[in-house]
Amino acid sequence: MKRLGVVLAGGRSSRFGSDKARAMLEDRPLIDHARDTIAPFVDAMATDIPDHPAPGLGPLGGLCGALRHAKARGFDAVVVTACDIPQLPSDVVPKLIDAAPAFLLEAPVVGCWPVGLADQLEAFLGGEDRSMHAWARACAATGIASDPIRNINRPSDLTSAPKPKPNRPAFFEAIAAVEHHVAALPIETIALTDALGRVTSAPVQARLFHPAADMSAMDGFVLTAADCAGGDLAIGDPIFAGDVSAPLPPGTARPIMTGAIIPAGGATVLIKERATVDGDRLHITEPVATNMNIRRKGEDAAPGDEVLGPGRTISAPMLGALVAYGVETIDVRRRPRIAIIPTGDELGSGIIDVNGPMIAALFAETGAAVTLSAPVPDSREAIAGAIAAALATADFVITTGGASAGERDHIPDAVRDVGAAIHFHGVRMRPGKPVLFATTPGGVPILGLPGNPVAALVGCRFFGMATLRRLLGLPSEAGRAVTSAVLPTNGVANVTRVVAGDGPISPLPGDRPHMMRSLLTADHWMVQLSDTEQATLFPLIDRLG
Ligand SMILES: Nc1nc2c(c(=O)[nH]1)N[C@H]1C(S)=C(S)[C@@H](COP(=O)(O)OP(=O)(O)OC[C@H]3O[C@@H](n4cnc5c(N)ncnc54)[C@H](O)[C@@H]3O)O[C@H]1N2
Ligand code: MOO
Repeated sequence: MKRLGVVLAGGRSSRFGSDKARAMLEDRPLIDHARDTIAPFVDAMATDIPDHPAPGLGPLGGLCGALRHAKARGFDAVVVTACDIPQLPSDVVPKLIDAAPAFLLEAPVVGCWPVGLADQLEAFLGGEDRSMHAWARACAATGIASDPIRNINRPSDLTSAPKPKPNRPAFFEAIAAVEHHVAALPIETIALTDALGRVTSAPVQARLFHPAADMSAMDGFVLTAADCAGGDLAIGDPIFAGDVSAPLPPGTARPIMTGAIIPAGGATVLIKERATVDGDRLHITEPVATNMNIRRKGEDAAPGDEVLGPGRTISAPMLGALVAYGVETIDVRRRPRIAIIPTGDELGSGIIDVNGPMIAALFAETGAAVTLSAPVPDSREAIAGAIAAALATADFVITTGGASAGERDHIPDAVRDVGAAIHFHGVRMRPGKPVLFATTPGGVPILGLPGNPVAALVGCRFFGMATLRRLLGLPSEAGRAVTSAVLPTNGVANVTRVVAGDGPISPLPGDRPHMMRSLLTADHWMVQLSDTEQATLFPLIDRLG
């Protein structure tokens, strides 16, 4: 279900007296607040869509324009709000999406509408009653109840409006949002011998029989079925691996080496240690079972067998097996190109850039192609410029620093400046709270990591790796349920560094987001929600396996 988010900015602002969409609330235009209320739930955002079929038809003209615009671009539904609604309770958009076609009873302009309604709405707009409620009745839309919704009608509402509270997802919701917004990279065909660490994009089939023929599994003598019962056999010429030999006549046994092809007529291999040899004769004193010590052709793999699924990272053992099965080329996801941009005036003037090399190393271990820029100063233009330059080639752009609430924290503005939609800014977790996630109109993910090194690491370990998994077409990571020895009550997801062991697990000492020492001993992260001892354990490094 592909959804387009639309902020209606039309209307005559009659009570407002100026361009309402551009009016400032908390240092940001109203339209930006409105956009942030729906961006987390849609695949792309659009503004400035002309009303249809004509201007001046009220919000339904805007909705009709939005539906046609979305339909023409392959979306399934639109999520609509208005520029004078700077805040929505966090649960209403998911409710509207679930019930679509649906609208908010408290603010009928807010709704979710399937694009299939475009023609019906256009026809409806030819009638007398163009109210949202009449339209909702006509198309049997569901009215969703909510707490009162505040809208900004006059300039004085701007100052009396309570400060918009950010809509921060919970930890696992944020991972789900990342997974929803990132698509897999294109596929390329490469030589199997170059494929170490690459991720399959399609099932892989064996090309050859393995073993290629019936072969001896031991050094010994090959006998015919007739001679298995017993007898005194002539010893023929030995058969070595790679030899192609004539059929074996009854009354003759031939020495055969491990891996040599069983001649036609050969029924069993008697191992050398059990053989009674007397000069050029082999004495079979007691019956020998047939089918002993023979590797059968194709018993491991046959041409066409699906031996490996999509979304598998090629390890050395896998590469070996596929070589054995005659696979020469393989379809994999393109190697992700990841650009890392540390930001902060202080970097290079007294503060060492820890985050840049650390995040670069984290991705280098996954086999991604990583570019680490020199630190960028705390300037909105410089950061937007660096992100835009990175977007020219990167599949994934990561910034560090400048993500929280300080005067020099420009990441959210810089991300908007490059045209990206912010899906979340802030997650109900500690550390890593100010993390930001956005995608460009072309679908390139941008992850804004906080500056504190452990917050940056946690943000990258979870949201960066969730992004990488999606780029590579890998399944989501599943943690392991454990019991924590502590009970946090701070209302957020606590992500602590731990050493995994039997019994309840305790966070290591020195758990503050600037303290690195415990990273030298920790082997896992423990993710624990408040007020419960239940927790989920994840390895310190996601090896994508
Ligand atoms: N009033 C508020 N203050 C802060 C909040 C908040 O919500 N309201 N959030 C806090 C949290 S949580 C974190 S985490 C930090 C993150 O802030 P920023 O992302 O804006 O990061 P900076 O302010 O640029 O830097 C924070 C800290 O990290 C050091 N840093 C930055 N980059 C690097 C680097 N590449 N290598 C090493 N160290 C780095 C920087 O010097 C600062 O010490 O904000 C809290 N404040
Ligand atoms: O993410 Mo911040 O580290 O919570 O201090």
